Amino acid sequence: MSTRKASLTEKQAKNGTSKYVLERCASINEYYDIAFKVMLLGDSAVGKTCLLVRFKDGAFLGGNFIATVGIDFRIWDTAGQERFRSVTHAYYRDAQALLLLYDITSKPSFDNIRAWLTEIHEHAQKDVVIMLLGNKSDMAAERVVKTEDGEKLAKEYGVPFMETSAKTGVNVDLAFQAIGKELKHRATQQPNEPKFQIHDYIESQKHKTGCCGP
Ligand SMILES: Nc1nc2c(ncn2[C@@H]2O[C@H](COP(=O)(O)OP(=O)(O)OP(=O)(O)O)[C@@H](O)[C@H]2O)c(=O)[nH]1
Repeated sequence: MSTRKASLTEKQAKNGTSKYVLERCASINEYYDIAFKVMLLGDSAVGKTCLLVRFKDGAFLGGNFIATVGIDFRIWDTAGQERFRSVTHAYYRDAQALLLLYDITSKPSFDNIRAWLTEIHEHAQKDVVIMLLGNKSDMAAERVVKTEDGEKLAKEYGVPFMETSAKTGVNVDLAFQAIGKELKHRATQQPNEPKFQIHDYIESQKHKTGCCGP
């Protein structure tokens, strides 16, 4: 089952909706015991589509991660523009995980994170896994949002955080892997098994790979 490839089967990028649906070639039920719906959210132009494409062209197509954990992801890339917000809400309800992005070179995109989190709490499942990502970490010269500010906000809301670059690939796989492991543990955890600590996992992997520079 590890030889199957994912393909981007729907693209409406340039008509303003920028929605990709990452879809498996065959019915997931034929191959997987568990399937999760993961969504990318955040203001327009923060890099949601690029992050998904980076992941899909890297670890995802390589197949290792998916094959190892035996989980299929369906990842929904949403439109960041306000006018599509009501459409986006409709998809929150059954998402198991949300990757919420801002752009480290855009203060407004960071300031809007609180509004996004309010919306998420209104529309998403109560136990949805949320991760905050400060994208475009390669653009050091244009940075206007400090790493500490991202960390502080994430801590306030109790969600994991990391800075990513869809351009260089920094932390992209780690973000998806951490989400995948958390979801898998939730779905398969035995009563006496310790809870998966996503924050600890991220910190340990960052240090192991030395992955967190721009
Ligand atoms: N330098 C750099 N540029 C990036 C990165 N990620 C995205 N970009 C650029 O940012 C712009 C917007 O990226 P998209 O991925 O289309 O943004 P989006 O969040 O999907 O935007 P909407 O579809 O409007 O919601 C593009 O010009 C990308 O090339 C990154 O990590 N580093």
